[in-house]
Amino acid sequence: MKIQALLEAPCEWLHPGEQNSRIVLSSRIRLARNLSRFPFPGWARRTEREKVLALALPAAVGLSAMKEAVLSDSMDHFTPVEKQVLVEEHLISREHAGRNAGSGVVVNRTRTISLMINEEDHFRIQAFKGGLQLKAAWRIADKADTELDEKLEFAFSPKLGYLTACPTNVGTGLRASAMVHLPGLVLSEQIGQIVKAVNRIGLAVRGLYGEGTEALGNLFQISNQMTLGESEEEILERMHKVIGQVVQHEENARQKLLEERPRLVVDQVSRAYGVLANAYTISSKEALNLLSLVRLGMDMGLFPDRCRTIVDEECLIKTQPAHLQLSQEKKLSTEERDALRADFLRTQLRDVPPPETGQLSSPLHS
Ligand SMILES: Nc1ncnc2c1ncn2[C@@H]1O[C@H](COP(=O)(O)OP(=O)(O)OP(=O)(O)O)[C@@H](O)[C@H]1O
Repeated sequence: MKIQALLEAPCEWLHPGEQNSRIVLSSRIRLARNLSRFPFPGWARRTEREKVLALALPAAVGLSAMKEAVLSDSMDHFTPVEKQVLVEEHLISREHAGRNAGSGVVVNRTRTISLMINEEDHFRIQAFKGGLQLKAAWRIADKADTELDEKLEFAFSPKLGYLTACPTNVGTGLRASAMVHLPGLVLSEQIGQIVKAVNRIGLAVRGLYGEGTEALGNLFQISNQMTLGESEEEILERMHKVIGQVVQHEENARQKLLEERPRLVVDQVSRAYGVLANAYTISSKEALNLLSLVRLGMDMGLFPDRCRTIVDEECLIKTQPAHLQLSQEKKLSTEERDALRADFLRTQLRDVPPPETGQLSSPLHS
């Protein structure tokens, strides 16, 4: 099965352990591009969308970054569960999962680049890197964009820049985003202020699966809103600076929690570990929220560092509903999924010893 081949290959941006990827899990650059002389996907008839797909798929597969393309297909060739797996892998948007004939997706083996064809625009080029590496992700997307531009004619206005279906993307068509893990700011109830401050300077804060989704597992996606009036370099510089500041606030919040409320931290992490290691049924929402606390405990040295792989690579994505169903090769009811998830987590957590709270013990009575 195609999706199985994709999942068997290692996902480059999910590499755990690097200091740089503890708070910032991943960086993503997406470019919106359209072909001139074809209507935008939302206006196009099915035959027009199919024509665009017929041009776009081979062009995308021919990119140098796609030397090892593992997935390149029309959306109607995927089952609903497979499409949902692609959403859970962050490779396509939820909207794209709802599309069928006339839309497509192309992904490379290491999942550093994925192209959605006929999503809101003809092309959504997405590049991913682990940690805070917006510039490195930009280089991947920029190269793909240049190569496509040599083969196809993009809709471009010398005055406005790239033309896109939604006016908010006109200009560079670039959205830079970082997925950040902010349990310290959530536990210390400062997250609301941070979100407001980030919004005030024109950046969006979205949930785990992008626009219109919840911030499960204390994971947030911070991205630029403006695509007009700023160059690509300026957008990246500004984003890098702001994400750096958010990371600093998260580190300060964690430090403050450890100094002032160590018992709260140890309690939350230990309870999370206790439930994950012993539950017999658990929802994906509860699992993500508890895994976030165990991840926080790892950053604070309460678990051996080698266990990080278990949380980041095994548990965070593989416990999501579609991944569980794909592993069983059948549709499962909510009850069956919750039971399977709990069994999977108990097995994984056998390799994670209980939190080592000794180093926090001095002020523990506080
Ligand atoms: N930093 C990131 N790391 C991993 N995945 C990300 C990151 N940022 C966004 N994504 C994923 O990209 C997909 C699309 O996100 P989103 O809905 O924010 O759309 P967009 O293409 O950036 O913007 P829009 O359609 O609103 O113009 C989602 O699957 C989301 O999880």
